Amino acid sequence: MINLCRVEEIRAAERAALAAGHTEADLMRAAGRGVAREIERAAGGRAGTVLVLAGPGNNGGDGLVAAAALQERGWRCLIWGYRRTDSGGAPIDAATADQFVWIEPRALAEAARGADVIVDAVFGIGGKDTLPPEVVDAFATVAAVRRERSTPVVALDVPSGVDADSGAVAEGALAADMTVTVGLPKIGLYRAPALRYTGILRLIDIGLPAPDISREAPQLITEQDVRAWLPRRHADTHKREVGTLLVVGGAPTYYGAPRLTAAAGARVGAGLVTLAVPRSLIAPIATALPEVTFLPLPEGEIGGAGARMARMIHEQIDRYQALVVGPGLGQDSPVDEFLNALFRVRTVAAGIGFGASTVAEEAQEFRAQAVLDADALNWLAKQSEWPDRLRSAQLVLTPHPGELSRLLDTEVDEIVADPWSAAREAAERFGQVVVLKHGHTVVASPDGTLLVAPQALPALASAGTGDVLAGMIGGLMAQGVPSREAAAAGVYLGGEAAILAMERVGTLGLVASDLIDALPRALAALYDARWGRIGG
Ligand SMILES: NC(=O)C1=CN([C@@H]2O[C@H](COP(=O)(O)OP(=O)(O)OC[C@H]3O[C@@H](n4cnc5c(N)ncnc54)[C@H](O)[C@@H]3O)[C@@H](O)[C@H]2O)[C@@H](O)CC1
Ligand SMILES: [K+]
Repeated sequence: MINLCRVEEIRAAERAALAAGHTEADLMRAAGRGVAREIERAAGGRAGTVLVLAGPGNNGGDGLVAAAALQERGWRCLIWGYRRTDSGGAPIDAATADQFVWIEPRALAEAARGADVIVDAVFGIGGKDTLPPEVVDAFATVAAVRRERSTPVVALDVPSGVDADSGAVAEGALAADMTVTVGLPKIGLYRAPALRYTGILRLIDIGLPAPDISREAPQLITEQDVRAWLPRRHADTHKREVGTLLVVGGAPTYYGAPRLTAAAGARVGAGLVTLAVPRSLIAPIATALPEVTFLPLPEGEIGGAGARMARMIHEQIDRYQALVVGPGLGQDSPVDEFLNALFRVRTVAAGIGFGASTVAEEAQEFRAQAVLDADALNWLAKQSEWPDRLRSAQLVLTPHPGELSRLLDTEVDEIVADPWSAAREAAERFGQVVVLKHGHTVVASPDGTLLVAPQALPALASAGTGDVLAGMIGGLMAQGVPSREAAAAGVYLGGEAAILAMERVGTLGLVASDLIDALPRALAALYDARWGRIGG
């Protein structure tokens, strides 16, 4: 993890790097070259034409270094300057700078139309809260071309006009498709409204010292974290040892949801996934998911079915390391009865012995590890004092703002206005891990920590993506990953899978099952990276 930093912390880190012997030119060179690498990668290694909008300060300097690095790799570089007419101050050799083509304001539209990539390097963390009119005009020109031609816009460090602390956005700012952040993550980029302007976020290391991890600061979930949290298997293990997951859900009209959850649990590595669903759902699900096993439950309409369903789960619960409860359960009265019975008391047979004629039932607390999603959260919101009653369980709640508003008994608007505080309050009040799915999804824990997803992806606004997330988290918990880390890893993997799926199906075309298809590749990149290296 790495703290999301405020501007003053970034300036302090820069000063520390300079005091440690780096020069400003070193940092700018590292930043510009890193940005160029990200652009090349996004362009699939093909050289083209880049238009750099360069401002007067170090952000503009970084942009010119990036242009120089791209030029060395065969790119043609067009530069539009704001209060800048040359590459003065940027560490670029004169021969390279001589080949830059400087663009007059009236030629900007044509230059933008001829560009394969446009880089916003006008202002960075030294930006003010309004943009100058010339910059607003230039951005409007570029935005029109971006709409017409889908030309990708890359923001350098921050989209110009975004306040890197508060996330406020100046009138006329240019939305980017990718923001390459230099050195340390800026907290404002992860907040609304800035998050609507950043696109995909990439963080490049330029050797700035990161501030110490603190509980108060929101922390970014990084690739290194997730790699370290992933379960490790012994060669002589077997399917029950590497994670057994029970997914409880499904109603006659919702058999897609538990199916997605179970598939995600299996794809994230749980050795055995069992679906506890009404009997009539088994045939349609089994055809699509041959790997899962089933615990057939009685149909919901039959009187008293809820209590019987709960008893069947209790009889099996010790065979599973984690549960996911909720996907597609519905909200009718047998469901309430079922969840009351499942979570309130755990009845165990006592006094069974040879010749014993009576079977007493004893109430026990629900102690299992479980992800509670969707209709299980709606049920929970109707209960009183549940945080105390479920104190011995290890729960991960995965609400969207509407579900969290019911759980906290507050307005959705309040949650959306300050999602991080709402998630923290919920985790503290409930004593459980809370995953709030809004913007950059966050994982809040009762100990006060807040882990923030590296991406906020509009492609994930599609039915069933929440079921997939619940399945990934449950699947990781079943493999022994602690609940907070399982939640954060699930959130991270969901984002990576979405980015991979978007390469194939795009933002609008993405549906939840695309995430499951892409998940093995996202996992392989983290877990089996060594095979990639051996092979290539
Ligand atoms: N200083 C360093 O050591 C490093 C700087 N870096 C880069 O440098 C950036 C910060 O550089 P600077 O501190 O030079 O600041 P900026 O490049 O963000 O902008 C500073 C200049 O633009 C002017 N300006 C900003 N907003 C304006 C507005 N709305 N209207 C009119 N003028 C405006 C400022 O007065 C100043 O002259 C970072 O975002 C990053 O890109 C990084 O590469 C890391 C290392
Ligand atoms: K910028």
